[in-house]
Amino acid sequence: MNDDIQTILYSEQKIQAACQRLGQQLTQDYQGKKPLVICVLKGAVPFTADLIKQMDLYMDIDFIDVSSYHGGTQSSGDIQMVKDIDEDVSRRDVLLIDDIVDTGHTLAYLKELLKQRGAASVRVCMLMDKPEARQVKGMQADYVGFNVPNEFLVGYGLDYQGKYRNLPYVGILKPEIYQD
Ligand SMILES: O=P(O)(O)OC[C@H]1O[C@H](OP(=O)(O)OP(=O)(O)O)[C@H](O)[C@@H]1O
Ligand SMILES: Nc1nc2[nH]cnc2c(=O)[nH]1
Repeated sequence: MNDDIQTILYSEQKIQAACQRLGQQLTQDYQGKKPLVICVLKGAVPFTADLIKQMDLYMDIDFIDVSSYHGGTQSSGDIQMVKDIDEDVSRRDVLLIDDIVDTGHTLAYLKELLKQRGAASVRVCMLMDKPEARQVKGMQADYVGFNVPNEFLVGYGLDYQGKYRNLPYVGILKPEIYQD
């Protein structure tokens, strides 16, 4: 699997340092609150697991699965709910955790959903922000680990055709690996 990678952009060490920095900031910002942390499946699983260990807070954790990348490297822009959360978000301070904001369609859908359900506040923590790819204007995360180049990335949760999520780093695949 490692042989399929052309370039490592963010090493395991850099990612862990980002988790520590973001975790400290979130610990400060949510002091005295008990946020509802929502992990966006499946890509945000490694990031959420590492980040919450750096947050010295009481919290609830839930999971949501929405999908717009149907196997390839392009967002369809058509977001589908695959699995909803179990918790009631009304009057909760929600912290949404995802691995990447790219076109912004997924984030726009999730923010609107949580707002409609009456969350007291919604903040977003992303490991990566790909600003050059944005299609939904104004879609920004409140906490960002790395601003990334406009490339299709894999690893640390990010997949290509279901593979590479378990890499401990983020990188770019060799061109011959892509089938579309
Ligand atoms: O800003 P956008 O262009 O909407 O892209 C961002 C979304 O794409 C990926 O999820 P994906 O839909 O591929 O599902 P997955 O996490 O299960 O791989 C990623 O985890 C984000 O949720
Ligand atoms: N694997 C992967 N999924 C994404 N979803 C949105 N952007 C990306 C990306 O760069 N890589």
